[in-house]
Amino acid sequence: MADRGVLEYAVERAKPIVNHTLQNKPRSVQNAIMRKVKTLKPVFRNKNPKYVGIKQNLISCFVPKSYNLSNVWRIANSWPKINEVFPVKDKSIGSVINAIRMESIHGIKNSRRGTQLKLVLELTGSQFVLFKPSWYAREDIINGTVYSGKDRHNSEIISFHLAAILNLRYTPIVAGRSISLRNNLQYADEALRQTMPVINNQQCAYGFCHYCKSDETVCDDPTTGTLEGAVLLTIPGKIVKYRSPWQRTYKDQLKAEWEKNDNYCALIRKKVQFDVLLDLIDAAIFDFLIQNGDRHHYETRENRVLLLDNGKGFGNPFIDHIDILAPLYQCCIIRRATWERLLIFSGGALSETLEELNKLDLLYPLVINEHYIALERRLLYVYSTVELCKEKFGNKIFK
Ligand SMILES: Nc1ncnc2c1ncn2[C@@H]1O[C@H](COP(=O)(O)OP(=O)(O)OP(=O)(O)O)[C@@H](O)[C@H]1O
Ligand SMILES: [Mn+2]
Repeated sequence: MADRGVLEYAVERAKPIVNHTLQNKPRSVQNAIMRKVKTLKPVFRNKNPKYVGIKQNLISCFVPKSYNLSNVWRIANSWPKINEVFPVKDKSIGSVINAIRMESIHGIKNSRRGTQLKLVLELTGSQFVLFKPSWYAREDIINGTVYSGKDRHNSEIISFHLAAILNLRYTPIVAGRSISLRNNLQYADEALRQTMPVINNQQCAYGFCHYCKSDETVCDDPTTGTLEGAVLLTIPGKIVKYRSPWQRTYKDQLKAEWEKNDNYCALIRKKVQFDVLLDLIDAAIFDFLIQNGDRHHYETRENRVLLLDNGKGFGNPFIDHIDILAPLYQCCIIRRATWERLLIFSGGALSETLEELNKLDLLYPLVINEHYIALERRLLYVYSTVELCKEKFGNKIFK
């Protein structure tokens, strides 16, 4: 993101915590959402027995399984249809997860895409995956703006699980994996190797990218000899990138149109295909739950939105930036299917199911417990927002 430049990190250091970026009128919408939580009916606070079957099914699909190298990549690459990356019910998901975490590395280069350090790994069978390395410890709290900090590899893994629970199957397939930079140095291409110093006897890397700096490295851990990261299976097909209508200005003093205009959604409804708008509202709910405030662009496959780049979630479990929900409260529409799915995971079922999927990952625990608590709190805000819309516009908000 060239237009963001170095500002992102400069702002992060200078500013105290802020959780409201909207002024006056929009702020009152946020206050109403927070007040509404107190009067939500028991259906939003109790468990819905329907979640149990869905949870069991997800676990049986996601549990890592044996696979056949002669067809595992072909299976995974045959799944994507329109923007759906993986199927609803398929036990082979666990085989693919196992393959991306087990198959040996035959080549490593620096990805040229995006602005943060990412490695492209070539696995046995010529399958390419992206590796987003770990920069933070689990208990680290990211302070600053909603888009502060570097990517969180655990956020990419949890996002994949959460998207499956919400039946928004538009994220890449992701698994945690630890790799040894030292043992794989021989597979790194020349350009990457130029950015792989040995520091305190550990093999490190800083790569080349917009935010890559030679004094900000990731390294093999001295005790385990490996570096943690998230492995993302590459989604095949043509992916097109668009500026998000709810993009932030990344400048503290400058508000975007969506932050000033109460009728902003009416403008966007004229510009964006309706299915895509509903996708963006699903994405806003997803981003609010994980607290990703950095979806500056959205990307599509066959004209429908993908949930790519989920590394900026789970930064701070003590803050809820309500304005991530702006697409929902400004448009006051939501897919009926999304709403029904959210209702199935009330009363603690969401974090319970999520944690059970997280447990299947090699890097479990993926987050500290406070993040699960935060997820439940934010789910209540989503319910409140939709309830307020329903009070105002009735059942026509469901699409
Ligand atoms: N799993 C994937 N399959 C296919 N393409 C991908 C995948 N993950 C990322 N990409 C592509 O690579 C680009 C960069 O990835 P990503 O957005 O995660 O990086 P980033 O460094 O956070 O970028 P930015 O600074 O723009 O936010 C994406 O815009 C997308 O086009
Ligand atoms: Mn990003």
